[in-house]
Amino acid sequence: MESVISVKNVWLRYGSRHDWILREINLAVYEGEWVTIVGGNGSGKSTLVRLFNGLLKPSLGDVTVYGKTTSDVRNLMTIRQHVGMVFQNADNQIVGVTVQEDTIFGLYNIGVAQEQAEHRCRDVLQRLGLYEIKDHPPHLLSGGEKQKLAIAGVLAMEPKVIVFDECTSMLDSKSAKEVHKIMSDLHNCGFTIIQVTNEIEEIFTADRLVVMRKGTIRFDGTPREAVDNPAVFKDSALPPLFSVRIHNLLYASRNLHLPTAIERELADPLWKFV
Ligand SMILES: Nc1ncnc2c1ncn2[C@@H]1O[C@H](COP(=O)(O)OP(=O)(O)OP(=O)(O)O)[C@@H](O)[C@H]1O
Repeated sequence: MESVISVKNVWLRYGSRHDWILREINLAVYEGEWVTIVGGNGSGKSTLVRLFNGLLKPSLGDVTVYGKTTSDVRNLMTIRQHVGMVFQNADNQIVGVTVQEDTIFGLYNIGVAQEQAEHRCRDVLQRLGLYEIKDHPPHLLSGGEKQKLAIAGVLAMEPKVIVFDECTSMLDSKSAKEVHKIMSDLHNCGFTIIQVTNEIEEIFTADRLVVMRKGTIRFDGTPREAVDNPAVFKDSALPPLFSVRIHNLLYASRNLHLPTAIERELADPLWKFV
């Protein structure tokens, strides 16, 4: 199968620093996959995903998107149309004075004609439930609505891959769930989803989990394989799954004498906690 994004032997250091931030990274992302990237603070997750649309270039190695290298500036416009990015702080992505203007901005920038741009804009605003507030100024929106607006701007560009870099981390839990549901819906519609998160409970919607540590990929497999192997998350600075924490608590308090069946249920890291 042809990969959508291919990262080959990539090393990266920032100009101002001498240490390697990414070391010998090899990764292929395939059409329609949902890949979730986790890892401790400073492990290189955001740096890695910024390679995927050429925001950053590798110091060594190569990154290709649909076969085109990000190191050739002539490819960047096409690559950035294929790979959209949604960041943690939606405020940094908002440029328009109304919801509609903000969504349509990128389309005018790449020369889409007015009628087509308005049509695409209406479609994505309706899809994300923002059409009713299309004339509102973005600064009056809630955090969740702002993040949806950032997604609208990306979706209007009709990308094939969408990277969500910790985009739920500044939201309350209700808005975070709504944004996560949007990711699921987009994945079900065939988009390739790449998500960076520090929310360990969010990993189970992914097809693949990549765990980073100190600029390297420590694990690349299914979420189930990861939670079955406690060593995967060791030193990752991620909090253990809520279900694992409960289990550990119960294990430490054996005098509770809870029925074995419940204890066995809680021992399963895939225990569905809502
Ligand atoms: N523009 C930059 N210039 C110099 N160093 C940087 C720059 N951006 C990030 N770094 C450094 O690179 C390392 C990796 O940062 P990165 O943001 O990729 O990690 P992360 O895993 O996404 O962390 P977090 O979970 O805290 O967001 C950190 O030590 C960080 O300080």
